[in-house]
Amino acid sequence: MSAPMPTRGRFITFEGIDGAGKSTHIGFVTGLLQDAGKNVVSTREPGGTPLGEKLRTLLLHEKMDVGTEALLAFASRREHLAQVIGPALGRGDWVLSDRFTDASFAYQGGGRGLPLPKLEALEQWVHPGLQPDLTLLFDVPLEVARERLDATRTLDKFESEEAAFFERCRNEYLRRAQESGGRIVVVDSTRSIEEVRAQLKAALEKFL
Ligand SMILES: Nc1ncnc2c1ncn2[C@@H]1O[C@H](COP(=O)(O)OP(=O)(O)OP(=O)(O)O)[C@@H](O)[C@H]1O
Ligand SMILES: Cc1cn([C@H]2C[C@H](O)[C@@H](COP(=O)(O)O)O2)c(=O)[nH]c1=O
Repeated sequence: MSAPMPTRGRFITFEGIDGAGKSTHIGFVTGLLQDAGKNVVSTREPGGTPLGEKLRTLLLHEKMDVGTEALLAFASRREHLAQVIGPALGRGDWVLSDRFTDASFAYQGGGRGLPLPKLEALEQWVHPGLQPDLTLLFDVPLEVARERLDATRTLDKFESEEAAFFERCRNEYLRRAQESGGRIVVVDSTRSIEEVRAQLKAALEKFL
């Protein structure tokens, strides 16, 4: 008799404009899930594979046409799904990804104005039938994100964009959250780290 198939793992993504605070909380969520006995794979986009990390360097540092930007983001995603996300979910692991396709809609769609049907076509091609089980959207006003970024790092191509760009990205994230049927949970990331953790715990409760 063959061994029983593992049940598919869960796929949780972290989103928000640059500086919103999502990366700070991935370790906390990893700990919550591990304490509940889950095997966690933590990864990021663009990136997550050796090829994806090369594409990330291009995306974050080279000027390019918005269509090229979208295609590179989805190329990195395709490799990520083939090499990391798909196999991990197949083993029954829980995958936490710092950004996924919602970021393409927010940045290339909202921020840069690429028509959304083009992104929907890429989404259909690259991951038909797969959506995150839960997306945690870290939401803050632009000024808060900017202050947090300025305090911590040298800015890359996206982080150097003007305020109006981030306003459009944020609005597109919030629009998608409203239309997501509960998949995207908006986290008020202006609150203290302890208060943000409490919101994350509440969002994860039904999965544990
Ligand atoms: N709730 C919070 N209160 C105060 N500071 C915070 C909070 N969350 C994160 N920070 C701080 O804000 C800065 C940016 O956080 P973080 O790197 O997690 O943002 P991010 O959303 O992942 O940004 P990026 O997408 O550009 O990587 C860090 O210095 C972090 O310590
Ligand atoms: C997946 C994805 C990302 N981006 C942008 C968004 C951010 O500015 C960077 C990634 O930086 P982070 O510090 O790791 O958050 O890339 C994008 O424009 N399109 C995408 O699909």
